[in-house]
Amino acid sequence: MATEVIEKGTKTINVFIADPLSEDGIFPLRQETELDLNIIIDTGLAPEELIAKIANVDVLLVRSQTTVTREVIEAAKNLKLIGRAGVGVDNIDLTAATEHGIIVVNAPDGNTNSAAEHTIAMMTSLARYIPQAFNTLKNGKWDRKSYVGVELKNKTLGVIGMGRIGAEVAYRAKGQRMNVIAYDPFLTEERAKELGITKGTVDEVCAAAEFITVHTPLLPETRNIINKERFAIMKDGVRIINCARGGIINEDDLYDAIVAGKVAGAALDVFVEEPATDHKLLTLPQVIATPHLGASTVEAQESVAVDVSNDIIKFYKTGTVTNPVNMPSIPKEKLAQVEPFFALAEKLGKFLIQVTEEGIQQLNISYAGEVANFDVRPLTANAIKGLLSTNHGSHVNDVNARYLAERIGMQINEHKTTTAKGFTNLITVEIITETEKHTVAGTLLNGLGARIVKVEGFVVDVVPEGNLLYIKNQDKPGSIGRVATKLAEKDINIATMQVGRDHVGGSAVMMLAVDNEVTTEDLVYVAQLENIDEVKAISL
Ligand SMILES: NC(=O)c1ccc[n+]([C@@H]2O[C@H](COP(=O)([O-])OP(=O)(O)OC[C@H]3O[C@@H](n4cnc5c(N)ncnc54)[C@H](O)[C@@H]3O)[C@@H](O)[C@H]2O)c1
Ligand SMILES: O=C(O)CC[C@@H](O)C(=O)O
Repeated sequence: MATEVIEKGTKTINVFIADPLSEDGIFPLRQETELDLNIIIDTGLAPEELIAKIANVDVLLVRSQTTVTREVIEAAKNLKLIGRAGVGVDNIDLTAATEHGIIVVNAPDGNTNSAAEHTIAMMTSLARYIPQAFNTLKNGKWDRKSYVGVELKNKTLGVIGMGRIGAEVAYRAKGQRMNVIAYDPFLTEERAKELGITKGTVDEVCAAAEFITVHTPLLPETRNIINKERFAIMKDGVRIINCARGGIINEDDLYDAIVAGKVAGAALDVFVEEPATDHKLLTLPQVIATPHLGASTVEAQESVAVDVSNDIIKFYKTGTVTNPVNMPSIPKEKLAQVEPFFALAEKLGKFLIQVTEEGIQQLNISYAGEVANFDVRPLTANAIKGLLSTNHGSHVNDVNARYLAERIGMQINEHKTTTAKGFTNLITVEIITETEKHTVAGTLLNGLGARIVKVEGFVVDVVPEGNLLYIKNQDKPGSIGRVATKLAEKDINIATMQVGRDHVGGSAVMMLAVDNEVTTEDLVYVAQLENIDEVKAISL
């Protein structure tokens, strides 16, 4: 994972809370005694103020007000984790976080109910003109004629995005005796049936509904999904609700559709630009709005803050999190299956990067035997960590390993097979550069730890630790002795030596574990020997 587990008393962890969070929700952080947490609450900061205060922060906690830009991330030199107390992470530069190996966690479940209830409240208010009528009454007018509403019963609600909130809204709409038609790329006929709704395309949803509500994240595919063309196919007098994200519905097109009388009204909790106090949609009497209150209930705020607080603690105590946004989420039991192989995978990568001077174009990792039954993504990440260690050092971790590799154009292929050629488990890592191909394989021996068991196809048995010398030579008499003599002349003591060859008199390899670090000068000295093709020093 992205950090070392912190022992009590060894490090103060600075947790910076930049948006108002429920005090009850951060109780797990307040009462934590095994970690030295320094909780700093400083909300409502302008971007430059946040940047000025973030240099020593380890954990940044936000809701939706604070925008965590690349500049913020790059100013936070110690940052390990960003916690989002809520669902949407569109206020966090995920690419920058991933690139810097910072894990982002959210709280996806805590505000589902709150947002669903708010959506239903907005739909009902819209249908019955409750905000407008209340406003008139507050201004001393008893106006019953202007606010004749419509009923929800027997109307069709169109839902775009049938995730957690969409499904809860559909369930409640059924309770209002509405018909529900929904579009979601992941909605199956079976799930639609289970929810008692109809599945349709976006256009079918738009054409069928009297009320339309959106519940997708804001993504390139969902931005402006409700636009001029879609308004055109809707029923006259349709009512629109957006309690998800500004921008899913095109605001200019919505304005025009209301002014043209096509849309009878809209209920908006979210806007493209927030705060939206001076928005042209708010000038229309048909529009009712709330200032991004979907998640603003005592219960939801406590719940999301508890969830992210617990994830921070879990991260520092176990190195794992429950709700990661920018790395694969692997249950603890599954992670435990592959954890013993982490160091081996990393060392195989580290071995190969020291064998070549060329850029790696392709990485092929094969998992054989028992390990092939596990989720091997963290192992591939560890092998990449090893491969990138010479260029990125400790900057590369589980969060950014794959990202950094792909950014430099490395193609990554994973292969699994249950037959491990005599080993219980075998991990084979192959790299392909412009002109070279190198392979190393390793295993975990029961009770004996990790071993490198094959190098470039030659069988060896090497403990992957310390200083190694990898020598390619011709299988000719005297080669081994000459190498040993030359190393002795340089005062380099050989701890162990393994040799392998393809056939008698053919190509051979020597793998030597030596007690001292080997300099470039020493390598040149050995490489000059007769029948020696290549000498590499490898430090593991
Ligand atoms: N107003 C608020 O305060 C508030 C509170 C909570 C959540 N939200 C927002 O509500 C939205 C939904 O949250 P959720 O918890 O239900 O998320 P979710 O991830 O459970 O559901 C989102 C759904 O959108 C679907 N989707 C993705 N692309 C789509 C597309 N092109 N067309 C149709 N559907 C698509 C996904 O398949 C998924 O089922 C998010 O944008 C979240 O940020 C707002
Ligand atoms: O922080 C909030 O109140 C809004 C949260 C909401 O928009 C979300 O996406 O979870």
